Amino acid sequence: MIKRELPKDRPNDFSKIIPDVEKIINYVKTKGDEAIFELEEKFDKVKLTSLKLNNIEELASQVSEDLKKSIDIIYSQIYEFNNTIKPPNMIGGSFNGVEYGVLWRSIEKVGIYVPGGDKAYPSTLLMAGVPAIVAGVKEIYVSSPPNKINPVIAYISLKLNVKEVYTIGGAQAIAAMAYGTQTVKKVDKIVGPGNIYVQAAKYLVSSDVGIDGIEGPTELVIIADESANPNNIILDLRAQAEHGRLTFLVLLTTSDKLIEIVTRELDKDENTYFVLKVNSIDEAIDIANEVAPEHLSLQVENANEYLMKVKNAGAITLGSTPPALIDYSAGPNHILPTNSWAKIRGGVSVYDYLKMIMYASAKTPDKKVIEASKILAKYEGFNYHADSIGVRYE
Ligand SMILES: NC(=O)c1ccc[n+]([C@@H]2O[C@H](COP(=O)([O-])OP(=O)(O)OC[C@H]3O[C@@H](n4cnc5c(N)ncnc54)[C@H](O)[C@@H]3O)[C@@H](O)[C@H]2O)c1
Ligand SMILES: N[C@H](CO)Cc1c[nH]c[nH+]1
Ligand SMILES: [Zn+2]
Repeated sequence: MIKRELPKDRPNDFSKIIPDVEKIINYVKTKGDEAIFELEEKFDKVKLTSLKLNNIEELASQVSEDLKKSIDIIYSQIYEFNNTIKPPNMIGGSFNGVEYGVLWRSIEKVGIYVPGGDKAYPSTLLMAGVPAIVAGVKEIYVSSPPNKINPVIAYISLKLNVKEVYTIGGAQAIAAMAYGTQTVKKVDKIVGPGNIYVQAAKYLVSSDVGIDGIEGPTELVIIADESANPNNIILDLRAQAEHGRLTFLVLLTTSDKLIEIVTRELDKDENTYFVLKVNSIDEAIDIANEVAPEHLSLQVENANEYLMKVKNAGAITLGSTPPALIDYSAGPNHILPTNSWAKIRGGVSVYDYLKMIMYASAKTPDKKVIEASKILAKYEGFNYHADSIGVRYE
């Protein structure tokens, strides 16, 4: 179906289900494994006997050579990208006689959620796991709905040296990794995309555990001019529509002809596509900056020029580059912020698994730095702060 105006609320908005998800989280928090067995039966329709995947090696051995080769290629591509952007420690900077620097240290225990309601997402395990390896994370745990755990997820888990794989989906998986249960390890940070229940759960547990932001049902905004290929645009929109009915799919274009072709083709689809005419590409960029979409595709002439005008987007593909290439093998991540979170953060990367520790050493700092500290500390009423500084540099 085609709509010609942007909606007030996005299809992937999860605010309405927060109370339901809160109940799931509290149940897991109080009853642990027992709650999870029950919730898995309710939501995934499986009677589990174990919450752990115990036959990883056997499952992994079923993966074809073709798939193994593809996984290896994609693994290297993501590894190289993250290794290139990995920040170095900075030791021994100084200003006004104060030495300082930063150390980047990896997070110790990470829980990766791999979605798997309608379809399995082994590619997401690569997207979340490889940057963790680049960062040096020692303990990686994985959770994914039981019905969609497959040999490729097992194979990638072995490649990532994952400690444990849990056969748990939805909000109950997030609660389990956030608080720990008899079976599930409590982690320091949860990373990974998922449906509205998964993201609402991440949002709710974020006061107790680190999260990587909100990465809910897929969003794609395409900006296109007369030079764009209508068939490519139809394919790109339908590609992201494959993620389900809650995807948010938008075309902003200056071309009436493009609107006509795309509308004729996509109006019959079950998903909703928002197709808007704009007066200029600059106007489209302004709208995209306000929407802050997960995927932004610039199918315009001089895409590089417009790239510089983008302020808010999870990831951008330029010209005829398909957004689906980022989903698989470009190197940049497909775990990307939705629901406007691209206004404050980007896609998952090595940075999500690192924390910056700053240090300072001041043997002979400039007098003015000491005086400034004492004056401000006293103004704040922190006299011992002022004294503890002053006494050392008299
Ligand atoms: N933004 C991103 O970076 C990104 C990346 C990949 C995928 N995605 C999105 O991830 C999503 C995957 O969704 P999915 O559903 O296939 O898998 P999922 O694993 O996210 O969700 C499945 C789980 O949802 C739970 N659930 C289902 N109905 C429920 C209900 N009524 N109440 C409580 N819990 C319920 C079940 O426990 C089930 O295990 C898609 O929307 C896709 O667009 C986003
Ligand atoms: N488009 C999704 C992110 O919104 C990622 C994905 C995984 N597999 C295929 N696509
Ligand atoms: Zn996709």
